Formats: sequence, structure tokens, C-alpha cells
Amino acid sequence: MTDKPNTPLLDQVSSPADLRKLDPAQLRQLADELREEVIDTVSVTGGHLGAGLGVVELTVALHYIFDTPQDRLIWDVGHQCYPHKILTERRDRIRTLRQGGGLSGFTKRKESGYDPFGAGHSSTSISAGLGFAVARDLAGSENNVIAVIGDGSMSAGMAYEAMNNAGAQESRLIVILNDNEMSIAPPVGAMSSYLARLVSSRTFLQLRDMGKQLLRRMPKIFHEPVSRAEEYARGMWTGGTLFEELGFYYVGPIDGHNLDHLLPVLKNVRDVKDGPILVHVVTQKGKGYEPAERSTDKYHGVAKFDVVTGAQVKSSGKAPSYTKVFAEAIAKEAETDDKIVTVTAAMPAGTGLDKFAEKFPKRFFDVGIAEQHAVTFSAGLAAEGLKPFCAIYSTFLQRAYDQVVHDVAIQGLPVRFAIDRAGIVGADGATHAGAFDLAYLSCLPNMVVMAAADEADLVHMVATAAAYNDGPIAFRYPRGEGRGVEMPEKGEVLEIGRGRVLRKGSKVALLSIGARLGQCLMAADELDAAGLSTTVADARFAKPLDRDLVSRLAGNHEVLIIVEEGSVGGFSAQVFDFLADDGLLENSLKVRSLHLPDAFLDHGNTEAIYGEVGLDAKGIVSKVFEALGHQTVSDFRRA
Ligand SMILES: Cc1ncc(C[n+]2csc(CCOP(=O)(O)OP(=O)(O)O)c2C)c(N)n1
Ligand SMILES: CC(=O)[C@@H](O)[C@H](O)COP(=O)(O)O
Ligand SMILES: [Mg+2]
Repeated sequence: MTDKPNTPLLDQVSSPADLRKLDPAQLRQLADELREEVIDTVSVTGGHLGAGLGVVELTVALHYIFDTPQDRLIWDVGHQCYPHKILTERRDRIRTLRQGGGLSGFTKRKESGYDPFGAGHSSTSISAGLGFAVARDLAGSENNVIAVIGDGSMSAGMAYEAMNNAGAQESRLIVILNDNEMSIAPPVGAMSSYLARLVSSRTFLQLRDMGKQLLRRMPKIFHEPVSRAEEYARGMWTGGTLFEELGFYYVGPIDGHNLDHLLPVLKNVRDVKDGPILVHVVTQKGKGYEPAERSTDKYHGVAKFDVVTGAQVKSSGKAPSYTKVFAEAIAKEAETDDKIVTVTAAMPAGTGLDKFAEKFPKRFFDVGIAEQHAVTFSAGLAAEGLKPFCAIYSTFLQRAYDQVVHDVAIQGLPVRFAIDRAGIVGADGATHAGAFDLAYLSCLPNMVVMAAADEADLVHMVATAAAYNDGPIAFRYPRGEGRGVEMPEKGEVLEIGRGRVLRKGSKVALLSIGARLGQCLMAADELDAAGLSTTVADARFAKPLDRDLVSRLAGNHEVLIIVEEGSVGGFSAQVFDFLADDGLLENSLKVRSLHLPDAFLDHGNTEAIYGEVGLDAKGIVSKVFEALGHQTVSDFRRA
């Protein structure tokens, strides 16, 4: 392709096929334009910025050297894939990123053939890549498989399980380790220190030692005359690393922003015909955008922002976020209880525990992206008499389910699970929605499960969890701001398994669990106004269920609506089970439940999603009329 004067190169490149027509000398300009496009886009959509900026050159080089989509390119987490989306036929929709009906903020199979594997959660790429590689071998195909994984994501067990398996297989798999010395926060752990040492200690000596061994696999670069760039690439072959011990060929470290280095190395790697290979690429998170480079989180995830100043749009801030309320409450409890310790799996800011860490550095543990370990580590702490608060997003706790069951619940250990982001999360979509915790925790013997109806209730639940020592206890709360209720001076210890009635009526009962309570109260206003006297109750506990409360609601009302921001099989299922067992469904009671549908909900505006699934006041009112056999309020009035 010829470079048209004054025409941005990016305008000529809508697919990797277009990209491959460019001269290598043009790729620098293309990368610069791509970076600008990413910044510009995220300034209007918000989203994950720093990670994508760090892999602009890598993205260009990968699509240039490899024959995507025939060659399978798998991005770990997928939060760094915006440059990839722009280059793979999605530039025209890039400004719909993370909006309802628009592009996902992560890789997604159903969105594009260039996304062979979807993600959102970390550390899956090597396992998936090995699956693709083995399937290719069984089919007798020749395509390459490339997994790109970050240094933070390398801390998770899955990555080691995958390397352990890949290192023992003959399958040809390319793993690119994108080392930017950052997770969301600065990375923690021995692996992170090891990578830092590896980067700073590479020497030519190791190279020569490994030369012979590599010769077998790398005939091309060692036998053919080489250009200066290839000479550089050759200079990067080293040995004796942890990765080599695991059976990988290790290449690197290389400067991931230097296309003159990336291109020949990737080309040579492409031409290796067997075995797993790991290319260690060093990049800078937030590269090329000064406000991101200089910020401590490298603009990992941002709201909409002003491109010139980097200033992000602030939230309306009417009420404190649940995360902040949790962070303050746990710090307060810890002041008077030195047994309290906190654990996060690489989300110190996301869970609010960074504030706890400032106050109690010795009682705070960031274990890296390692949810399974976080849970069992907490179990060990609890077994020795400490009071661990293990703060994990609902969606990420899914990864540690066996640890919750086997290491915590069966042994009845008093681990306190602070489950943030429970319910709809909006722009991150299905991979991050906290849909299932009520279902997967309430079915476990020995478990106490609470859900905060508002930010004041969350303070009480923190106090309750701190005081409860008889077994595991969990409390869930949603992403975002509270309802603006009055805050208590101090958390009050709640009676385990006891709900509360907020307003009393006689015809309709709304039994809410969690933060949809506000919508239930609004619905009750409407129902009362329509002549349907309405009770609103807050179950507070999904387990143990307040059977007395449920019996009273069932016995004294004509309609009972159960409202929860959770999946099928959650709180409603527990209530139905009890109603059926107790014979309470055998009278004239009309019971309905409002929960998340049996579907994975795509990303979008949170309020819009509530409307779509009927989990707002309007949906609750409609459900009541539906139960009474009327479609609308007017139908009801006419009847
Ligand atoms: C299982 C899981 N836990 C936590 C997260 C939240 N998370 C998303 S990206 C990220 C940091 C990843 O670091 P790294 O792989 O180095 O990528 P970088 O952002 O530095 O490019 C974390 C902790 C996640 N997506 N999945
Ligand atoms: C990619 C990822 O998993 C996280 O960055 C996540 O998007 C954070 O979500 P919150 O913004 O809710 O903390
Ligand atoms: Mg990183």
C-alpha cells in the first residue's frame, strides 16, 4: 500500500490484511496514530486505558507478523485489547465501547473472528492457548497460537497449571509475557521480583551457554546471514530461567515499544516449529499519554476524561460508595479488635482496602491475582484465631469456589467474605457481573450470607461479621454509590438470621434482599397510591432464612414478591423451598420472584439494565399487577 500524503495511515488500515501491506518503516507512524485513537476513544467512553496504551506496538507487530485470524491471538484478561479491536475491523464501532449494544471492553468470541477466546477474568490465556494448539495438532493444521499475558496475571495459579502442562507437551505455543511491572496496583509477590531481576540481569554469557541448545530449534536465525535487527533478536536468546525449567524456550527480555526489535524477534519465533516458547516483552503501562504515565495506577481504568489535562469526570457523589463505606467500617472495627486482618487478591483500591493498608500495614495482605490462595490463606489465618476479612469481588470469588467449600465451609472456619460488586456492574458486562454469589453461597452448609440493603446496613454487617466467630460469614454489596441514607456512628451487631419490616401493609408484601430495597420502597408508594396496601420487608440474611418473617408475609398477604439482584437459584429459590416445605403454597397466596434472568447480561448502563430485567420500581409494580392477573395499573383500576 502506498502512503497517501496527509492521509493518516490508520485510515488506510481497517484490518490486519491492510496492515500487512504496509512497509515496516511505516509501522512507527501507524502505532502513533493508533495510540492517539485509543486515547481519544477512551476519553469519550471511559474504560481500560493504561494497559492498551502499553501494548500498541506489540499489537501492531503481532498482527503484522502473524496471519491473524488464522493464527490465533489470545489476550489475557482482554482489558488491553482496544488497539487490537481498532486494527481488526472494529474501528467504526470503537466509540460504542462498553455502552449498551456496543463493543465489549474485553475480547469476545461472538463479537469478532479476531477474538478466538473471550476473557475478562485473568490468567486463562495460556490454558486456552494450549487447548487451541493441541486441537490444531490433532487436526494436522499449521497455524500459530499466541497467548499474551501480563506480569500481574502471571501470579495466578492457572498460569502455572498451564505452563506446567504446556512445558511437558510437544505442542507449538507462543506465550508473550507482557511485563510492565504493574498489575492494577504495583504487582506483589516473588514472581514479580523474579521478573524484575530477570530484566535487570540479562547477560551475553547466558546466551552463549544456551546457543547450542537453541540451535536445534532455531536453525534460521543461527544459520542464515542476519540483518542488524535480527542480530539484535539473536542477542536476546538467553537461558536458565524459571520458564526454561518449566520446559519453555525463553526469549528476552525485549523492548516492547521498539518495533525494530519486536518485528524480527516475533518473525523468528513464528518460524520455530515445535515446543512452547515464551517471549518476555518489557513495556510501560500508560505509555505515550503523560497523565497516565505519571499517575500511580497508570490510568488502569478511567471515567471519561479531558484529553489535554487528563482530568476525569467525577461521579455525582451524592452518597458514598459501598466500597468506601466498607473500607471505613472495617478500619474502624480494626481499631478496637487487633485480631482483624484483611486480604485482597490484587484489588487493594477496588475493594477499598488500600485505605486499611495505610492504617494497618502489617494486618493487610495483597496476595496478587490469586483468589483461590486468598481464600485458603484466610482459612489458615482463621484457624489460628485471627479474624480475616477476605474482600473479593463476587465475580472473582467464583474462581475460589472449591476453596470456599472445602477449606472454609466444611471446616466451619470463621472467614469473613466481603463480597463487593455483587449484582449488575454495568460497563464491564457479563464477565464481571456479580450474579451468582447468593446462589453459590446460600447452598453451603455452615455459611451465613447477608446482603446490604443500603450503606448503613453495610456498616452493621461489617460489625456483625467481626463479632461472629461460629463459622464462615459473607456479606454482599453492589458496585457504586449507596442510597444516601443516614449513617450510624457505629456498626450494630445484627441478630443472625433476622430480617426487618420497613413498612406494613395488608395486601401485597415485597420481600427484598440487598440493595434493591430502595426500589421496593418506591414501588410500595405507587402500589399504595393504587389502593394496594403494601408491606416492605428486608430479609438481610439469605442464610439462615428468617422463616418467621417469610411465614408472616405469606400468611398475611395476598401477593408476595421476592426481589433480589442475583441469579436463578439464589434467595428466591431458598424462599420458595421453604414456602413449599411448610405448606405455605397450598393456600391462595400468589408468589412471584424478581431476580436476574437465566442469561448472561451484556455490558451497558446499569439503570437501563435494571429496567430491562424488571428490577426497578416499575418492574416491581408490574410484577404485582401480573400476579393479580392485570397487565397495568389501569387494568387493575378498571377491574
Ligand atoms: C481472576 C481475576 N482477578 C482479578 C481481576 C482484576 N484485574 C483485571 S486486570 C488486573 C491486573 C492485571 O495485570 P497484568 O496482567 O499485569 O496486566 P496490565 O494491566 O498490567 O496490562 C486485575 C487484577 C481479574 N480480571 N481477574
Ligand atoms: C479488568 C478488570 O477486571 C478490572 O479492571 C475491573 O474492570 C475493575 O472493575 P471496577 O471498576 O468495578 O473496579
Ligand atoms: Mg502488568
